Formats: sequence, structure tokens, C-alpha cells
Amino acid sequence: MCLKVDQIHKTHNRKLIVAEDISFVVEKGELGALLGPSGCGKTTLLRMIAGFETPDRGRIAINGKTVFDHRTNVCPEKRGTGMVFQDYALFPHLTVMENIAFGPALKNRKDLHQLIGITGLSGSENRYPHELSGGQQQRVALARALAPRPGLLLMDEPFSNLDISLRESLSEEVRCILNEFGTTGLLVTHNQHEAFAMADKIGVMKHGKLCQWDCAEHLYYHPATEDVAGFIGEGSFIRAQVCPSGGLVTPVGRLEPGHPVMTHHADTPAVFIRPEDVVLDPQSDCRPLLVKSHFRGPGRRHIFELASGEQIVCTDHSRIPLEPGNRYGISISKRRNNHENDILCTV
Ligand SMILES: Nc1ncnc2c1ncn2[C@@H]1O[C@H](COP(=O)(O)OP(=O)(O)OP(=O)(O)O)[C@@H](O)[C@H]1O
Repeated sequence: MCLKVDQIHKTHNRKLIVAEDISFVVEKGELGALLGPSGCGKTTLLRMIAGFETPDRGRIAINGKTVFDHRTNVCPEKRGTGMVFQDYALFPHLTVMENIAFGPALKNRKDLHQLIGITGLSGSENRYPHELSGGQQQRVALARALAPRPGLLLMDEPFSNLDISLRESLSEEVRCILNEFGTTGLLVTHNQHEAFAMADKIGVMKHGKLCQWDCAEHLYYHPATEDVAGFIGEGSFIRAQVCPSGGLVTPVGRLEPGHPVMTHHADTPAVFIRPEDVVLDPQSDCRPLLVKSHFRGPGRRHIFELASGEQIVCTDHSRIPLEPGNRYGISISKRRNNHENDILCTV
């Protein structure tokens, strides 16, 4: 493995817990992402890995070498990490080429030209940062961080100053560049689409806690907590009763193994249902009232009110408009690629 974070704990001013016994692993060549709302502690965790902040306790190992524990605290420049920041942090008086070559010297000019080529900066070598667009500046920052061939690249909201289309294309490119270099990375972002598009493993954080560290698909279909379910995508919590004969009874009908729902522990058991798993079904006995319906480009988003008074969201890809105020049949679809574990997972 390349990065091991083990039981890292940090408080600010002895009160505010910004990292609560956090543990995760990023394997060599993988890209991990820390995802969560503003203030949840993502940047602090990244800065502790880089060595800019000191944890209260725990252990951090990079490439098998302990860089922090109760006896060790290796300084940032000796941790073998590169860093890319939100605001590019380029030297304004140096050209693209000089910015990239700054710091730990490149072995040779061939390496420099290869980096410039891979990061799409050919032709801009002699320009200054103020002559570049935001996207180009971030490419320079990336090339500069990769120049010393770090074992681990840490990226703090690297695309948040860019417009949406550039953010998407650059994030895909960065993923390819990291693959090409075989570089392990850790990205901090509050953007779920960015994390899903780039990362092999994603950690969802809230109030200094790492709620779940998992691949995108598992986070989406098997969220470990209500917080993760609510933060990743959209869905509806619907009350459910466990049947002694198996399955669950809900206001949308009986759910059997194979139905894509999660149950969660609470005084009232409930299931979490994704909008794309709610289908219009004229044969269904469940005929809730349509409360709202919006055209969304690809498909429509309907909100129904169930007999229980709960609301359920449905995304529908047919082109037929529905009239709010009417009742329509709905049911819960079974997933096409069912695995045995992909059913009624209890958390
Ligand atoms: N030096 C500090 N002293 C006291 N509190 C701090 C300090 N640095 C950060 N905090 C607090 O720690 C919490 C976590 O901050 P952090 O910047 O790690 O969150 P974040 O998830 O990266 O947020 P954002 O996405 O807004 O950057 C916040 O409540 C912040 O106000």
C-alpha cells in the first residue's frame, strides 16, 4: 500500500474535533478522495498527511515508511509527497518552464519536456502565469508537483476555481496523467461528481468523522449511514416493517431480496430508495398522488405522496408528461445485475 492513515485524531483549541480516529488505506497507483461538506475536516486531514499540521495521535505511513506516530514526525519536504492547491500557487515572475523546473531539480531536460507534453503545455513553455487561463495554470501546478516524481500526490480542491466543463475535462485528464505516471493520489473535494469520476476509493466525511471509505458504487448503493445516503445522490427514506417470512412491507409494496434498498437501524425501521429504482407501473396497487413533476432534460423527476404521508422521488426516462394532482401506479424495480449481497443490506 502507498498511504496508510491509522487512527488519526486531531482537535483544534482542545475542543473542536476535526479528525476523529480516522483510518483508511490508498493502495499504490490508486486515487483516493476525501469528500464532504465545507468544514468537515478534509483539508486538515490532507495537511496532516503532508506534514503541515500535527495530529494529536495516530500513525501515518507513506510507501511503507512511518512519517508520523508518537515518536516520529517527518518534515513535509522529506515525506515524498507533491501538493496541488486550489489557487495554483505559481511563481508569477517565472515562466511555465521555470515554474515546473523549480525546486527539487529534474533529472534531465527530456523529463521536463515529457512532463510539459503530458500535461498539455507544449507551446506555452515561455509564458508567464498571468498569460495563462485558470485551467492552464492548474496544469502547470500539476506538472510542477509531479516533477520530482512524488510517491504520493495530494490535491486540495484543485478544480474548484474552474468552470464546470473545464473542471470535468481536466479532472479526467489528471486521472489519466496519474495513471501514466503510476502516481498514487489523494484528492480533497466537496464535489461528488468529481470524486466519482476520478477516485478508486472515496471517503465521505462529516464533522471530523470518516463515515465510510469505499468505492463509488458501494457508497451509492450501500451507504453505511443515513448521512452518507443523504450526501451521495438523492433518495427517499420510507418506513418499513420486517416480515417474519422474509422481506419488508412498505407503503410502496412488499420488497423482497433483490430489491435495491437499504434498511437502517432506528426505532422505526426504514428503507432508502434511489429515484431511478422507483418505476411507473400501471399494474401496481400502489397509486400515490403526484405532488410535483419537473422536466430535467434527460427524463423527468416526479415527487409522489404515499398513503403513509411520506414522499418518494422517482426519475422517469419516458417522454410522457404526468399531471400533478393525479394518481399513478408505481413500484420498486429489481436491479438487473443482482448479486447476492446486493439485497436488503442492513446497516
Ligand atoms: N487553525 C485552526 N484553528 C482552529 N480551527 C480550525 C483551524 N483550521 C481549521 N479549523 C476548523 O476546523 C474545521 C475543519 O476545517 P477544514 O478546513 O479541515 O474543513 P474542510 O472540510 O476542508 O472545509 P472546506 O471545504 O471549507 O475547506 C472547521 O470547523 C474549521 O473552522
